[in-house]
Amino acid sequence: MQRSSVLRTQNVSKYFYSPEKTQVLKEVCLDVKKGEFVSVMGKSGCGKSTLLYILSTMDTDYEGQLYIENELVTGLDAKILSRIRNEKIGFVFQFHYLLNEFSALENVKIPAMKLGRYSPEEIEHRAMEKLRIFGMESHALKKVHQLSGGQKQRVAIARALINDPLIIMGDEPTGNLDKSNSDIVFNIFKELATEFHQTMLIVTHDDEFAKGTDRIIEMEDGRII
Ligand SMILES: Nc1ncnc2c1ncn2[C@@H]1O[C@H](COP(=O)(O)OP(=O)(O)OP(=O)(O)O)[C@@H](O)[C@H]1O
Repeated sequence: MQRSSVLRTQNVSKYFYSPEKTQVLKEVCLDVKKGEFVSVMGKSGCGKSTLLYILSTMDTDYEGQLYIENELVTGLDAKILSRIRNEKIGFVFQFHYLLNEFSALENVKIPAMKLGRYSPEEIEHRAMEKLRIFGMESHALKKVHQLSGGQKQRVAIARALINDPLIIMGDEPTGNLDKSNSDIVFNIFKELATEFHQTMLIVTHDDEFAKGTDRIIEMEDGRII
């Protein structure tokens, strides 16, 4: 059976003016299908993060079209895009961006509170459930600064999953971790793919990580090769 499209671009190009006009993305066409675990690789400066910002609807200044579930999102206004992001996209970055003065549990709850779809009891239940999946239940009430690097990243992944997003996007989620924590985080992504059929698009420099994904998108000088 043909799997449906989750995220698709048509001829996406991006220019920076700094100060001369430079094209950093060149007619990028990609299509991520439901349940696919895709990695994006390429040398430093080839345009991976720039592409990710566009795919995640955070950067709207580009040429070409972006479709989410076959709906054109290019050109939609900022408020609608913000709602789409909150509902459909979970993010995991190299740096965890957790709020240090809050507990692990409180951090995981934040995107669900912003979304306003669930009751406070449901949010609490969902957050604890996500933390439990990643073996973080017993650390739920610890403040972020009391957690190790690998634990913080697990909390960040739990936070990305709280609203059951259509797609998880990651920008080098293992980039800051040592080998053993990298392996733990990779295994979490792998489990999300195999057990939960979570659609994921992850930018990585890590060959081992990329080899474990369903498909590697290789970029060079602003193009997919
Ligand atoms: N705000 C900006 N203004 C001007 N040029 C930029 C800007 N942001 C990125 N660039 C340039 O665009 C190109 C692509 O950058 P990008 O960050 O997407 O690369 P990358 O593949 O993610 O690199 P890395 O692997 O090092 O993170 C680079 O040449 C970079 O210098």
